[in-house]
Amino acid sequence: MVSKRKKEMDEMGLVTTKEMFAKAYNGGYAIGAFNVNNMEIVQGITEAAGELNSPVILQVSKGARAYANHTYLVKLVEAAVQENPQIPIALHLDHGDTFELCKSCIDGGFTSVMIDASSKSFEDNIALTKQVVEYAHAHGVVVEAELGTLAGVEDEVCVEAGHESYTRPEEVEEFVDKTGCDSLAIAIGTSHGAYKFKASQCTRNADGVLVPPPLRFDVLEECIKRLPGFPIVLHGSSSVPQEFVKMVNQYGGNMPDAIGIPEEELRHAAELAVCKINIDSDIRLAMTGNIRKYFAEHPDHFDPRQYLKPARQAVKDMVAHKIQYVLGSAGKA
Ligand SMILES: O=C(CO)COP(=O)(O)O
Ligand SMILES: O=C[C@H](O)COP(=O)(O)O
Ligand SMILES: [Zn+2]
Ligand SMILES: [Zn+2]
Repeated sequence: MVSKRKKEMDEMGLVTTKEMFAKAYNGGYAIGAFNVNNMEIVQGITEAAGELNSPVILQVSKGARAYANHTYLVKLVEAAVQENPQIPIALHLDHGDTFELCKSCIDGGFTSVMIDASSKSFEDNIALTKQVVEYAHAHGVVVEAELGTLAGVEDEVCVEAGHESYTRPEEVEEFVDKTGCDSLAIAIGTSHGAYKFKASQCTRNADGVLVPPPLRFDVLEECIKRLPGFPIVLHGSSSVPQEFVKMVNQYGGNMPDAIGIPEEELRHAAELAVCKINIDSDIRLAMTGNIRKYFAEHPDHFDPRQYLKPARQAVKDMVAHKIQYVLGSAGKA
């Protein structure tokens, strides 16, 4: 089993996150995990990573699979691997919610899966995670699990900002021991989407822009102490750059009080044990802002290549920025 699977992965040129994380942990940087939904997104991300010689994780959600189809996404990623042979690329399932979904991605060419059973009880989370780990490891695939819940929409469960539950550090050792998972996503105050915090949780700066509450580095440090050498993952880590929120709003959009996680905080987390940082919303925002701008400036154009070209370039620029100034993974291929 392992050898056949391993052979297929080798043929595709995809890698697991094992070695990437070990190097990132010791090197004080993190690998960007970017969500992919179509060709322009795959190209934008991997062109940036390729030019900057950075390892990268391309991740696919259940929704991405429903939108673009498993085979199309795998083949697009395969093409990206072929075009960028100099960098390690992993293909990861984001927020798998059942054993069957994880199995289907393991059987279907992914090198890494997340089983997110964080909305279940501690015991049920352990049981389901363990089941996925056993199948995944028998097929040469690694597993990310999660403890704690983020605010925002996650696993089709909507947790209102202010009602998230931070990871309990006293649970992490038992969880990792019993499940055998390869990395652990924790909740320290990051949140999914472009509206990460309620105004009532924030202060405002001189420009009237919301300033979010700081991440709980005390919780992270406590987890690190209990899991020395073990890779930690942060979800909900878009920074929602105000330049793009402004662009969206200037060209007909309406995204009031959209804010994200400050880049300095993510940079600090990457220097610690955080080895994987998940970014999706920033890519969406960069594409949408640029497409809106393009439409406003060229109302007579109707060829999708015309507006998808600057959108793809915006993805590339965004990812290049993250690699250089947030993740610290440039030149680490
Ligand atoms: O965590 C994510 C994907 O799993 C993405 O988070 P953002 O919504 O902050 O980009
Ligand atoms: O965490 C969720 C990711 O941003 C994926 O979002 P999605 O389920 O809308 O594809
Ligand atoms: Zn979750
Ligand atoms: Zn997530």
